[in-house]
Amino acid sequence: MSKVIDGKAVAAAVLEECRTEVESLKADGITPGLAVVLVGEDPASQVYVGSKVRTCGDLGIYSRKIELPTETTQEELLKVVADLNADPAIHGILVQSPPPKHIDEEAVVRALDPRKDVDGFHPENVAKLALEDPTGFVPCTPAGCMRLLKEAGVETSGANAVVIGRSMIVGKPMALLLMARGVDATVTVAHSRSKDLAGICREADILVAAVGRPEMVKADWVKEGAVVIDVGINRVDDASKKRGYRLTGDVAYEECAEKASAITPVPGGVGPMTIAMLMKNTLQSARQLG
Ligand SMILES: Nc1nc(=O)c2c([nH]1)NC[C@@H]1CN(c3ccc(C(=O)N[C@@H](CCC(=O)O)C(=O)O)cc3)C=[N+]21
Repeated sequence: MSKVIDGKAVAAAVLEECRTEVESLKADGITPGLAVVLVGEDPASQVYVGSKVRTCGDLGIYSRKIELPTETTQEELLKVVADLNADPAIHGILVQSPPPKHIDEEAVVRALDPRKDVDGFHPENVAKLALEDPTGFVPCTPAGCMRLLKEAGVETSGANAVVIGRSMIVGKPMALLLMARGVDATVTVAHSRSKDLAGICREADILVAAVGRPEMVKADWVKEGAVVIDVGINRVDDASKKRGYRLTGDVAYEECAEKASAITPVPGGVGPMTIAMLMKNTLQSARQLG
């Protein structure tokens, strides 16, 4: 029987730390500010952006929500980014992903002032993560996963960690964090082309699933006693739910929970941590920029 890692509770604790830091920044004359830019009308994005702005409000962080129509041009979006880069009230800038198809997301990320890139997606921050330079911003979702491992008391040193997925947002930074000095896991990054994916996963003491395929990880992929971190947030049709869908992770939760020593649920696992770590990064930026 496994222990459920309560992401909501850990996120609440992180937000309490943030509350203290907001007070301390304000005592130093700094009001931290976050700008969230949403292009288009993706309903899931609207939910996430709403909860980011709400969390800022709860903590006393100034927030600015910038909603732009789907037809916004690349040039117009770059102008918005340039204005936020120059705005001293704004310490963190987040451009919600994914933007509409005609937007070159990589160019937008490169246009961000790296010192305000609280997502940690700018090449300068990617490099700082690889260099283990703490002045960079660690992407929020993998940072949240690391905090969950810590709070659950998971021994990472010498552990076999397997990350399924190699995205720039989760898989790749997660692998870097797990192999960092002081964390010291032995890391394998697997993906859709990996030979014998199930066999690779069965070697994992720590298994991180970040593929975006609902319930892909089955019980026979999980070693007895492994720790399972489920990064997936998939909407699957469910007529019995009033919203018409339910949220499920990349892990078949019930059957994997039987074998894992600890496991994160979806919802209530990694998702709330992503927002909490975004707040942390915004405060780090406010502290660094002053
Ligand atoms: N530039 C950028 N930065 C992001 O950080 C970013 C993004 N774009 N695009 C989309 C993804 C997704 N994301 C989530 C944040 C919180 C929950 C979350 O709180 N989930 C709740 C449930 C929410 C619900 O009910 O839908 C949970 O898992 O318990 C989920 C997903 C941030 N993202």
